[in-house]
Amino acid sequence: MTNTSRPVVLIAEKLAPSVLDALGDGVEVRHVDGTDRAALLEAVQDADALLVRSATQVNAEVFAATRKLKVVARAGVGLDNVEVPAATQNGVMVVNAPTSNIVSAAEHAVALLLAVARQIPAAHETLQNHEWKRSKFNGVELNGKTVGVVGLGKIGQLFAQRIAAFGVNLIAYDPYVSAARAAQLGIELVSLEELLERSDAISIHLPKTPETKGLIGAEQLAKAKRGVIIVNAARGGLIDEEALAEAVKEGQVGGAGVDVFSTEPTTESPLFNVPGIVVTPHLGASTAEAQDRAGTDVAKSVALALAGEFVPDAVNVQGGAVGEEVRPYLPLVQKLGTVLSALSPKAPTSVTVEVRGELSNEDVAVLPLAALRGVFSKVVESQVTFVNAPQLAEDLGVSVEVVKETESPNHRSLVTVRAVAADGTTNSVSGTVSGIAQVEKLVNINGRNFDLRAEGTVLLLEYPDRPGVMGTVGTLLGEAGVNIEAAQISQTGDDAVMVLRVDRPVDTQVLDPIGASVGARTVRSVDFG
Ligand SMILES: NC(=O)c1ccc[n+]([C@@H]2O[C@H](COP(=O)([O-])OP(=O)(O)OC[C@H]3O[C@@H](n4cnc5c(N)ncnc54)[C@H](O)[C@@H]3O)[C@@H](O)[C@H]2O)c1
Ligand SMILES: O=C(O)[C@H](O)COP(=O)(O)O
Repeated sequence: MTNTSRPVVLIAEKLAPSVLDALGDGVEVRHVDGTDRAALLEAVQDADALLVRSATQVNAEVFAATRKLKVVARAGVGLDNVEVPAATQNGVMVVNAPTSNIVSAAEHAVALLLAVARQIPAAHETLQNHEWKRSKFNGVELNGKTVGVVGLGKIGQLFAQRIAAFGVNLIAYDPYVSAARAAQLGIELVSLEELLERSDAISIHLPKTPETKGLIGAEQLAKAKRGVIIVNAARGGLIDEEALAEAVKEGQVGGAGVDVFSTEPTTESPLFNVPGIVVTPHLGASTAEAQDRAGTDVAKSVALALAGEFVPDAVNVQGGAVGEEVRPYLPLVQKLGTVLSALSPKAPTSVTVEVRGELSNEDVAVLPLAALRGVFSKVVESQVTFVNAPQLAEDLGVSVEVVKETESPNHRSLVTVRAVAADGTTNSVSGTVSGIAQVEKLVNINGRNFDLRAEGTVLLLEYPDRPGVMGTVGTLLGEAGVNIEAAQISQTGDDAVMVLRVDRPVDTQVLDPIGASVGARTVRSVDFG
């Protein structure tokens, strides 16, 4: 029997079996062929998470078909098949596994280069045909040659380190890498033009972006050193396929190793059946190790995303990496925002997150996102996530800032979230994470001190102070079957604020008469879930 209460994880491509173990029993796993558009659009409707590789196009049409999708996980590196801005607009987190297959991809590029240089596939084929043709296959040595790397990122660097062992000179083109970093790696940074002119072999390791698409065309190939070997194990479309095939046929390019194609899957390409061109069907990441890593990495990210937690590999969440010290404050700060949304349910004009004490030494850029998730919880109907919180703030005209103070007289670290409403009213709520057990506490609401665990349901009553109010409230709650777990009162002059933590959510039909019976000016209920 299907347990419908478990989140649905939709797997749209073949992933390593390890992904199922890593996902565990807490989710319901469903499968669909991501290249079958109609089936994907139907299946994604009920999905909480969607897992893909490079063959499933996850675009605005897919997001429009979803009802509760929280995360798209790409079990690999390249994200050119996922429309990240559309995901962000829909509050859907996008994660990838950025290091899972980089070694495999680099090794595949090396393999392609050697296969082309020594014509291994063609020589293999002759023997399969029972022909002994030694004189037909005269290769080239790599030793002493210049190898150009286009895109000196993670895979480009791994490729460079590996090919260096063949005694080559390394040059690279990557306008986003500093010459100092390249020098550390023993690589000379040059312009694309110079790389083309000097290289005996070129390996491409770029992401596919509007800037890199078609970077190498007929013009660039014509400028290259005659007889150059070109390897592309990055993405189809970075090199013009017609132009490359022509250049190999003419001898301008000595040979090419190609793993990726502008259209995939494909059984037709100008690059097929051209002597000197070695092709593989997008196998760069197809190793047991890379697939295991990709599967387990994304499964971990999916579990975090489904739990509403911060995901380190998310690509569309502002705030960067979240340190160990900051992590426990994420749920607390969201709760502070939730209290503010109970105090003033309309969107504020500004939100300030003030961080005091030890925490102020950390990178806390992610905390405003957590605060906004709480602040907007009653303002918008759609889910508010780490992903779409900044966009919602912009759409609603809410300015957001972080203030840091090293001084914190009463707590090791203290976070205050302050919201200013359109009419100028300001509400503020402070909290801390206390002790080894990391208990989340509310310690101040609008200048009044409390010390209350931030969990379950909390009721806030503002009323004219007089004897007996606590008794009346307790009795009426008791009659409604609600148990008080903790209670605190803050008095100033004739005014008092009572904060109660109770054992269950209390609806307005119960709460409003209680407020009326004690003459409360405001009665609020905050559910921390
Ligand atoms: N064949 C496969 O199976 C396989 C496997 C993994 C990754 N890939 C592809 O390899 C790509 C690179 O992966 P990575 O992990 O090295 O990424 P990365 O982000 O670490 O590196 C990409 C590098 O390209 C550079 N770059 C970006 N735009 C550029 C431009 N216009 N000109 C020159 N350099 C530019 C960046 O500065 C960066 O250094 C992925 O995007 C993916 O498409 C293919
Ligand atoms: O970008 C990647 O990770 C590689 O191209 C691998 O893609 P794949 O998961 O479809 O093999």
